[in-house]
Amino acid sequence: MSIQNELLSIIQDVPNFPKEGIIFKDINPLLRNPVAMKKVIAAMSEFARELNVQHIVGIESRGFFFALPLALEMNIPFVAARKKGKLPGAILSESYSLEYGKDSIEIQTDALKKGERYLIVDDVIATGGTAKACSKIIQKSEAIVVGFSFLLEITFLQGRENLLEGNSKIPIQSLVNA
Ligand SMILES: O=P(O)(O)OC[C@H]1O[C@H](OP(=O)(O)OP(=O)(O)O)[C@H](O)[C@@H]1O
Ligand SMILES: Nc1ncnc2[nH]cnc12
Repeated sequence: MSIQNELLSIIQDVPNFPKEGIIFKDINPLLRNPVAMKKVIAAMSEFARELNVQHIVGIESRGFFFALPLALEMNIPFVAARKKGKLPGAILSESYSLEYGKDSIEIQTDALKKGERYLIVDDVIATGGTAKACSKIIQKSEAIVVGFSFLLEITFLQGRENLLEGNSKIPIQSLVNA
């Protein structure tokens, strides 16, 4: 079975969560499956190695499940992009809208090194708002966003197109389209 089909069989659709009309993609069955998780991290690290990535940025909270094992697998630093008000010290911040609300994302300024190569990792790209806000923060500090890696892309929401506005040549990996 292809990794795409294997992941499609593991990730569950939950209708009307967290709001009426949303089909929520539940990745918890994948997190409970170490064999499939290792395949996911291997596929992400293949993509990251091709891009000569130097730092992995994980987006709170579900992005952390993939970004930290990926950073450890590659032996490079993990950088946490956290929701508003969670990080101490000097931070850079951006707000954004999502399928079911509004939020802000923040990164500590000392994690962002001018001219170094960053990969943004998350579980899901829906509208692309979260990942785009994260890329804006990184670019503000003159670090380089060299790619985006997602477990799952909700294609009808056109997050890829949103992300590519202003970032047109940045490669985007998604292991499953749903
Ligand atoms: O492409 P977008 O429309 O921005 O949506 C994708 C984001 O939404 C989810 O996070 P959520 O804010 O639900 O938080 P969580 O990871 O803490 O569950 C998901 O983990 C992505 O970060
Ligand atoms: N439909 C969805 N399922 C899971 N995570 C999401 N993040 C944004 N939209 C989502």
